[in-house]
Amino acid sequence: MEITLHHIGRRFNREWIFENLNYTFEQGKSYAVLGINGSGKSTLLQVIAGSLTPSTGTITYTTQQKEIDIDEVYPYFSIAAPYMELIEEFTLSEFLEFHFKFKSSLQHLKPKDIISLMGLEKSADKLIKYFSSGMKQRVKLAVALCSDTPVVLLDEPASNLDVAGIIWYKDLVALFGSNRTLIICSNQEYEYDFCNFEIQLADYKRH
Ligand SMILES: Nc1ncnc2c1ncn2[C@@H]1O[C@H](COP(=O)(O)OP(=O)(O)OP(=O)(O)O)[C@@H](O)[C@H]1O
Repeated sequence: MEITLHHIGRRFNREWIFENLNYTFEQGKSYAVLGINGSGKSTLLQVIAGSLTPSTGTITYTTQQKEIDIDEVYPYFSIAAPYMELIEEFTLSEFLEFHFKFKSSLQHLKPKDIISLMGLEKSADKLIKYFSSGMKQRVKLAVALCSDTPVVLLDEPASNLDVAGIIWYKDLVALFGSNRTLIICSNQEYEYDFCNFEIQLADYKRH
């Protein structure tokens, strides 16, 4: 999917977070959205995902030469972000069964294959509410990257991951990130050093 932002701006009350953002995210390329804390990275990701409306400008979504309406883009996106909650009352197996009723998995991966990919075999039948924050992060990333969608949005992907988890995250991106539009919000270089392009939100601030 190709995503084009035309003069996008977003403000909360009187505060402009970013303005006049013109950018095209191409199919199969990876992008890092960069900026200091509070610069608007998560806000931009939510605008791109259609879950926040821009205050100015428009977005076009195109796949196979067909334009997709913003109200219909949700099935094309997978998102892993700190503000996206897992269903805590489910076990890991139940959660994956539930999620993959609505979205197909890449390469026909089954829940048990995804659990192995996460390295969480021993926790398959544990309630997610009892997972550590790093275990929850692995679940979010694996679910996002293993869902069969052309666009993957990752907000602070390495948050709560230990050193082994960061290596695991990078391997997962190498395995499942190619030929998709990957947009990563970050301020840690190791989270995005493989990306093709960088967008600095500081370039879209009112001076
Ligand atoms: N719902 C909201 N109402 C008012 N202000 C908001 C709202 N959501 C975000 N903001 C403000 O928008 C600005 C950008 O926030 P955002 O979370 O997008 O930044 P960020 O770059 O992702 O930050 P971080 O690196 O800390 O995650 C901040 O000043 C924040 O307070």
